[in-house]
Order: sequence, then structure tokens, then C-alpha cells
Amino acid sequence: MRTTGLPARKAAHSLLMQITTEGRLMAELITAGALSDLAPEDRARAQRLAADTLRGLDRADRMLKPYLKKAPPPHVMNALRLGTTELCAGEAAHGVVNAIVEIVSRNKRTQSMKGLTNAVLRKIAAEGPEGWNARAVPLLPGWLRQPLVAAWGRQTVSAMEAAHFASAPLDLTAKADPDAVAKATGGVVLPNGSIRVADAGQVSELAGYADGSWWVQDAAAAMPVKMLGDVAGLNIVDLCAAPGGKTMQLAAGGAQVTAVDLSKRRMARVAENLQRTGLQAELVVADALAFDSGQRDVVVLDAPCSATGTIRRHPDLPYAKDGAEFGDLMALQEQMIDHAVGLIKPGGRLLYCTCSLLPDEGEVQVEDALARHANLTVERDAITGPGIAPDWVTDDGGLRLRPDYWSDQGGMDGFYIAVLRKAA
Ligand SMILES: C[S@@+](CC[C@H](N)C(=O)[O-])C[C@H]1O[C@@H](n2cnc3c(N)ncnc32)[C@H](O)[C@@H]1O
Repeated sequence: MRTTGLPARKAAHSLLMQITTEGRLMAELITAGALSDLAPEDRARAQRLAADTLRGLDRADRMLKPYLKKAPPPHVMNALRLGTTELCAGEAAHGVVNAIVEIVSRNKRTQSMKGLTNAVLRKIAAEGPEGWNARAVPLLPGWLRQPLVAAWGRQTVSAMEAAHFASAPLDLTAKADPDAVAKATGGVVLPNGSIRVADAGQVSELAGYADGSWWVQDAAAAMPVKMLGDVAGLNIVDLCAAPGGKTMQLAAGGAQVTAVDLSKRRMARVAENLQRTGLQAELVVADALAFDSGQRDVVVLDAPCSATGTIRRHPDLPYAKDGAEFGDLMALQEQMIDHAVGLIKPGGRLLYCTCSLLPDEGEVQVEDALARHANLTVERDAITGPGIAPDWVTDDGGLRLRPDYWSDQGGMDGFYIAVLRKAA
């Protein structure tokens, strides 16, 4: 039996199993060495196969449904999803089917289902890319879709889902000169000054990586710091700083920055990024809630959140999570805002942001913060800049970014951003 590509497919299947049945995130699994036994090309292929399967998972399930009398065990279901994704991307049927049947038959509990697996995948192969493309855009799982529909309406959520399915290009932030970075990397400069590179390949192979003339940062993630305007000479603390995208923007803008993060491992990435880009910041590994070293002109709080704004890049998130821990995150965001307010000088500012699509982590947090702190006001005028459409500014004076914005240019992450002024 030919089983070309088996190591990468087995690894992709194992990632899918851990994501969908154990609630593990793909980045966490890869950091823990899930793919480290594979050759580099198999590692990249396994990661791509798992991500593609997750991105189209709802569509694969819809295609499989008519051929399954009842839902098979997760080991088989994930193998079928993986096979369906590859077959519908036009991969040669014999190689895919043989490998998937092998994955199913190597597990004692599911080996009796290899005949079914073979038969189902043959039917999927007959439908092929044509059957796949005729199906609707994959929907988010209900646990996430419902609150998003309640917040934004069905039409907007459908547009978000289309953006998630389309995946994401690579965005860079230039240390100094966006036009020069775009020219060197073959990218284009977006309205907000970020550089977008299509089909980028290996990031470290792009021109300017070694000399640190840019860093990877989604266009939406680059927006919050831009809302502060000129930061030269300001004393700023970035309370949840790793991997350092906003710290680097602030440092490149001439601010004196202290970067705080709870995670030593993630803070090591801030140190690496600063070294590569030749930028300076003070680094402190600490719990933001316990950090206090005097009042600053600006406190940046890019708070830990559901990360639901990053599904284009992290298609595992809707399947690894079920929303159970979001209440704790929202409570932490509230505590962090309260602590951050104490760290701002009179007349200074708080830049609050989250890469979340849930208003409870954005608009509602700011509304509640204003009710708790009579000395805070929203700086509505701060929300301005090239590329920001007037209807992105919320009633409360914040900035709501969505994955379906700039859809003709490849979209952007979901974010909520607000600048709050503390009374002098
Ligand atoms: C959204 S990420 C920050 C991204 C970063 N601002 C950037 O632009 O690259 C949130 C960060 O909060 C950190 N974090 C979580 N809980 C924290 C806490 N109690 N104190 C400090 N940092 C915390 C996480 O380690 C994570 O790096």
C-alpha cells in the first residue's frame, strides 16, 4: 500500500485530535514539541494540513454527513475531515485515501472502520473540489456564533466567517520607513502604514529580517499605538507586552518604555525582538496587577482576552475553546483596568485594547470602567488616522475593527481600541 506523506498526515491528525478533544491550542502544542520529530518540510506540511482542515471543518462535516449513518469516534471523524480537506483541494485520491485508511487502521479501537473510511473517502473524491466549492462558507461553532450574532447580526457574522475562511496574509510594521520595507519584501503599504506581503513563505528569509527593519504585526494590532499620536519623550508602561509588537512601536516612536509581562518565556521573545530591531525598553517579568513603579504619562493595556479577533490566523481557537474561561478573562480585564488607572499620572492616558470580537471584552469594559472611575473620559478625537472609516468609530468613542474590514485587501484581525484620559 502506498502511504506517501504519512508522517505529515499522522502528525496533522494528532494535532486535530488534541485540539478538538483535549482543548489544546495549536501554538501551545507546537511549542511543546508536537512536531519536533518531523523533517522540516513534513513539519510545515502537518501544520498547514491541520490549519486547512480546521478552517474548513464545518464544510468538511457537511460533505461527510450524507455518507455517515451516525457520527464515528473522534479518531475516525478527524481522519475523515483531514482526508476530505485534502481531496477537495485536488490532492490525488489514491495517496490521500491510503494514508487516511492507514491512520484509522493503526488504532486498535477503530481498525474495524477502515472499510467505511475507504468507502466514504471514495465518495468524497468523486465530489471533489467542485462539490466542496458549491458548499456554503464554513460557519463558526454555535458556542461562539450565537454571542457574535447577538452582538453584530447574522449578516456581519457571515462576513466575518468569510474572512476567517480566507485566512490571512503576512503583515509587517516598519521600524522607520514603510515604503522601503514594502520595496524590499515585495509587499504593499496599507492605508495605516502596515506592509502586507502575499505568499510570504518563511518570515526569516524575507529581506530586512536580520537587520531588524520590521517586525510581524497584523495591521489591526498596529492600530492601537497609532491612536496615541506622537509618543516621543513620553514615559509609558506596556502592561501585557509579549511578544512586544506594541512595545516596539512605542520605542520606535521615541517613548521611554517599560514592558511588563507575566510570562518569562514570552518575555524572552520581547528581548529577542528588541535585540533584532535594535530598539530599547526596560523589561519586567511580573504580574501586571502587582506591578507598581510610579505613575506614567501613558499606560498601555493590551489585556489577555478570548483572542477571537485572531481566528483568521488561529483557526484552531473555535474548536479548542468553548467559552468556559471567558468569564474569568473578563473579570481579569476589569481588575487590570482598575490597577492601570492608578498607574496613570493626572492628565495622562490609558490605551485599552483587546484582540476580541466580543463587546464584553471591549465596548462593555470601557463603559463599565467609566462608571467605576469618575476621573476617566474617552478621548474620542484620538480615534483618527488614514484608513479608518467613520463607521468604525463606536458610539462610546472607541475603535471597533473586524476581520471583514478591508476584505478586498485581505482583511484584518478583530480588535477593540479606546484611549481614556485621566482628569488632571
Ligand atoms: C494579547 S497578549 C499581548 C500582546 C502584546 N501587547 C503585543 O502587542 O505584542 C497578552 C499578554 O498578556 C500576558 N499576561 C496575561 N496575564 C498577565 C498578567 N496577570 N500580568 C501581566 N501579563 C499578563 C500574556 O503573557 C500575554 O503575553
